Amino acid sequence: MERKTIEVVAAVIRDNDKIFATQRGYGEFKGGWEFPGGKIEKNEVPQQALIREIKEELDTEIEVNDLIDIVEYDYPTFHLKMHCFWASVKKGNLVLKEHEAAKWLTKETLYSVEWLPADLGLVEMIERLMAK
Ligand SMILES: Nc1nc2c([nH]c(=O)n2[C@H]2C[C@H](O)[C@@H](COP(=O)(O)OP(=O)(O)OP(=O)(O)O)O2)c(=O)[nH]1
Ligand SMILES: [Mg+2]
Repeated sequence: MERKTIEVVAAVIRDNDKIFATQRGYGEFKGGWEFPGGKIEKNEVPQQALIREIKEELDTEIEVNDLIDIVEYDYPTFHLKMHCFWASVKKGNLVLKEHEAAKWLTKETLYSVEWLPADLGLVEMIERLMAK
């Protein structure tokens, strides 16, 4: 049987040498670390979806910058297609409305949290990009 594809957007919110990681507060992947974001709704373009999700999850207005990568990953029950963008805070204080915890990570502490399986390749890419 064909796995269903879930199309997601994620924000790698950056402040100079740090990026913002969040820990999932509920559901199948509770406790795992991710980049905030969520499912693209019908009739939304990824950038719009991301602005909406970050407002909902963190009560913060972001600027969506360049696309980093589109991650494709097979979970046992679905296929994930995740559009990952650099982002920066425009307005707001990154309030955790749904997440359990959050951390600002540097290149050195990037692997100090338990990333969701789909994020590992992306995190490696970010590590390389943060070198500059
Ligand atoms: N947001 C986000 N989701 C990720 C990442 N890595 C990863 O495997 N996922 C998976 C977990 C979920 O199955 C799916 C995203 O769903 P989500 O739970 O964030 O979606 P949502 O915010 O719209 O939440 P909901 O309304 O479905 O509860 O993608 C990541 O870095 N960020
Ligand atoms: Mg989400």
